[in-house]
Amino acid sequence: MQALLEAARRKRSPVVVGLDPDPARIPAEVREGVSEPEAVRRFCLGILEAVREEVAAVKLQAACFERLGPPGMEVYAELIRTARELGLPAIADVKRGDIGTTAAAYAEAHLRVYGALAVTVNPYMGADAIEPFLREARALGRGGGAFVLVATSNPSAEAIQGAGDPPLVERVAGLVAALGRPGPGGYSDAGAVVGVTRPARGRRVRELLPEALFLAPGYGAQGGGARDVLPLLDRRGGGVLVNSSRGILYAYEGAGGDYRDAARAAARGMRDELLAAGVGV
Ligand SMILES: O=C(O)c1cc(=O)[nH]c(=O)n1[C@@H]1O[C@H](COP(=O)(O)O)[C@@H](O)[C@H]1O
Repeated sequence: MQALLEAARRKRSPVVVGLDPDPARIPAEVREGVSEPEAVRRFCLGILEAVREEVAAVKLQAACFERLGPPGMEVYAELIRTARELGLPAIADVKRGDIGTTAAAYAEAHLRVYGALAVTVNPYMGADAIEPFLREARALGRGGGAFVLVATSNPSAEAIQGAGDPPLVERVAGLVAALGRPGPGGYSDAGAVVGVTRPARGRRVRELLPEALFLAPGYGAQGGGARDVLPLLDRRGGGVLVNSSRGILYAYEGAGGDYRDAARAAARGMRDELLAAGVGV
């Protein structure tokens, strides 16, 4: 995950912009007279260009491109390419998890063919569902890896992840620790998804994973704020990349004006708020 950290340090920003395009919320002037995939393409390219200096990386929600069919996947591929050219490493949010051979195919697709630096992985099927993603990232040697869902941000997560003794969330954290290999900067290539909406769980996950990079969604639209990130920080006061999707993409709905200006202002405001709260990079 070294490449993600380097991008965060270069930009002095722990912010990840999430590309979760919803055709119905794309401004009318971008949508008019073009197909949905083309509207999504133009909208997302505008966002990338607008926030490139304010954010460390971009996370593409694969579902939002898959739902547009094959043209949507062309757009997905183009956005990953363009993000890289703009100096923004791409995280493919695919949340895949399957038997080893299938996981290897997913890893090849998203890390090698589409060219994302990292992916999100569902650990429910165990170690052999995660390892192929780490193997592929190591073979590519770009400093990427996999973010394993450990403590997710959604309301019903606790009913599953908090069950058992020790709770499932701690077992999964143990799995992440066991599978990851430290990179040159000290951070493991197996990262953890830890929602900012569950700071108490997040604090415990950090105790169990002192060397892991966290991808932390749930900021903004799901109610999380900068102070909720603090329990997730590592002993150096960093190690967390905070994602916001709707809060940046659709900032124009509240602010008015050009969607790109509103997105840039929202990303900058988020970065400043995180840095002021003590979230380091
Ligand atoms: O893996 C993720 O990124 C993820 C994990 C999680 O626990 N919660 C979560 O919201 N996400 C994703 O993060 C994004 C959150 O979007 P916003 O709530 O609009 O910022 C979506 O793409 C979700 O699929």
